[in-house]
Amino acid sequence: MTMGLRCVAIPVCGRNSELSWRQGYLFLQRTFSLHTAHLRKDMENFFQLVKNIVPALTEKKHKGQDGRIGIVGGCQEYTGAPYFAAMSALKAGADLSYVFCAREAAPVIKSYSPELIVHPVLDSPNAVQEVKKWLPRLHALVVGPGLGRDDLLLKNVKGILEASKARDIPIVIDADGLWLIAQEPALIQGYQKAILTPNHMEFSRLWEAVVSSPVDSSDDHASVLRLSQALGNVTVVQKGEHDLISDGQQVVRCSQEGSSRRCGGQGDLLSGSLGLMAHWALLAGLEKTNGTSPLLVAAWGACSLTRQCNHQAFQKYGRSTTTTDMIAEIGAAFSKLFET
Ligand SMILES: NC(=O)C1=CN([C@@H]2O[C@H](COP(=O)(O)OP(=O)(O)OC[C@H]3O[C@@H](n4cnc5c(N)ncnc54)[C@H](O)[C@@H]3O)[C@@H](O)[C@H]2O)[C@@H](O)CC1
Ligand SMILES: Nc1ncnc2c1ncn2[C@@H]1O[C@H](COP(=O)(O)OP(=O)(O)OP(=O)(O)O)[C@@H](O)[C@H]1O
Ligand SMILES: [Mg+2]
Repeated sequence: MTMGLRCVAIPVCGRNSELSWRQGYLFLQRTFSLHTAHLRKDMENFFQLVKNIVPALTEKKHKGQDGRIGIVGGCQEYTGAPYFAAMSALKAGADLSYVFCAREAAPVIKSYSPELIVHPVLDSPNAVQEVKKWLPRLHALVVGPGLGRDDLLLKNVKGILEASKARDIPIVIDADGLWLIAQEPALIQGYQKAILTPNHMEFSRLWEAVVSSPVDSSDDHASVLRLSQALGNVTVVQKGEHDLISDGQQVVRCSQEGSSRRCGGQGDLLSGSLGLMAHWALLAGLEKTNGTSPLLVAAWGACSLTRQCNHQAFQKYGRSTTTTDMIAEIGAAFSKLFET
């Protein structure tokens, strides 16, 4: 089983005893180097598992086979987030990226990029039917980037979630999609193809909604495990200094080097690329992931990709790094991490 941090027992040293101090020091040194070696082994293991799920680029395939990903989000206030998520899926290797957004957001999102297919349906009276028509074509949905919290949009998204679950489609839930889940956890309870990607604030909201006791901020591993279990073992990615990922059975940690730059939109890069990797991982199956949950492998892959993009962009632009700079790094970051 792969766990992140282990407990480290620190020996009590006798006062003024040089021998005890030296022994203690050596013990600590050995414990920490064992711990570091353990983490390094976990990292190597997960890199290999992600490589195993990445589909081969061959001349035998037709457009669409390597991934058709739908993003549900985009409203009057937020047009950047769904664009970032959809572009990130494409840049990570999806063949087609669709955005289902509110009418007003559509021309804006289209104007950012000719690569995206944009459906202005989310605030229409028959939004659920409109999106349902496209579901048979989609390999995964990312629900929430730039969705906003308008009641009509959230009501429509509820219907889209129900229809997607009925088709067994993998669903990444992020941003305002998590706001909806915090209002109504039953919407996703026990759905084994769901992945939730809360940031610090979103994690607290979800915790308050589904766990009655206060969050134990001294033990992040236990918290993410508990939240996943409380939601019926849906996969949870707790984003932060280290990303912690749990499927309710184990916790894995992604500590790929990023940077100290925290511009908005990085979470959208993560959720968009995760939609794609979730599809790849489920298609590859347990054999390719050596028995590890495919969604855990996908989440680890998307987290390390996001952090590597952040690292590379920061090398070039420092404090002025933005998510657009990170998206421009996806190709090189992906090759560096996962291409054999
Ligand atoms: N360019 C864009 O269009 C972007 C849009 N975004 C969208 O913006 C929407 C809102 O997401 P956010 O993550 O910004 O969420 P929030 O609007 O909840 O948070 C915004 C900021 O305010 C802080 N905050 C939130 N509640 C607070 C409180 N009660 N007290 C003090 N501080 C508080 C948060 O820590 C965060 O720094 C989502 O739809 C998201 O996808 C983001 O993805 C960023 C980029
Ligand atoms: N303190 C940190 N150190 C290093 N990386 C971090 C840190 N906090 C977050 N990250 C990384 O940034 C990425 C996005 O996480 P973040 O918490 O910024 O999401 P978010 O708030 O949802 O972003 P968005 O602005 O897109 O909504 C994750 O991949 C995470 O690993
Ligand atoms: Mg976010």
